[in-house]
Amino acid sequence: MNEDIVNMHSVDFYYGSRQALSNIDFSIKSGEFIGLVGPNGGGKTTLIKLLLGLEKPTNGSISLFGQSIERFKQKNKIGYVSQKSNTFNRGFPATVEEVVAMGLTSKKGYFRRFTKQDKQKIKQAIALVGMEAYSHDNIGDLSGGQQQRIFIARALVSDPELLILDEPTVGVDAENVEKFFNLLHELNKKNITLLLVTHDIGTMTHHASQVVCLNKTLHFHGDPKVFQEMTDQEVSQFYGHQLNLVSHQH
Ligand SMILES: Nc1ncnc2c1ncn2[C@@H]1O[C@H](COP(=O)(O)OP(=O)(O)OP(=O)(O)O)[C@@H](O)[C@H]1O
Repeated sequence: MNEDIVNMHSVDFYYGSRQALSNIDFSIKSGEFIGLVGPNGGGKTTLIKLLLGLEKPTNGSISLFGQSIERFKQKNKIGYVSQKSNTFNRGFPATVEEVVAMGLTSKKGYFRRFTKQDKQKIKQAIALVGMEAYSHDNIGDLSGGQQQRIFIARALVSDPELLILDEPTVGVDAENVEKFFNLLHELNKKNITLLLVTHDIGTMTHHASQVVCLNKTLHFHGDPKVFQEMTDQEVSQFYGHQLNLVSHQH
């Protein structure tokens, strides 16, 4: 049995008087590929903020890699690709290599010189997402889907064991969504544990090893096939509104 790398126990979270998460018991095992779904405002981003240590639970406890989150210092073990990272300003004056290098500088400080090993890591991360041919291009000149790959490379450059992605396929066309999921699949095979927030339920259930459905509380955590076989009506109960899973493909 693989070890738990994330463990949330009885977690509640409030923004002021508004409760965003209620009594969450949730764990992620090493090697899993978790698809996190739920309606708008269901608490997905909040859950991620808690895992990244950007917010503290109002009640309950969180441990990462077997350590309580308060004592957890190995930040490089967790990579994060945010929702907004694929809307990069076209005029931003940085090459692909420079953007990926930021994944190291943000952990180690901007004024540090890159070692030969760092440069090697940057190259490897770019190769891992299949973007070697664009290393010296300006990030702003790439398509949305290509930029997405570069932001994943930036998150991968510090060798995370857990990669968290918050709705990375928003605004990416169907063909590139499929390529993107194939890339995630490859990363997962290389033993990177994935937590993917997505509204693209149809595509996600074909790739993830577990589905988690969150609408303030956890409504489902299990096999994607079981989730897929649930009727629209059953799933709509968690979502709080009608959802047609079969036609939910962009
Ligand atoms: N900074 C904040 N201050 C107050 N309330 C907030 C804040 N951020 C989120 N909320 C509220 O917390 C709840 C959960 O929001 P959250 O962003 O976690 O949902 P989400 O599942 O990520 O939604 P979406 O799918 O729309 O991105 C919502 O009711 C939201 O309005």
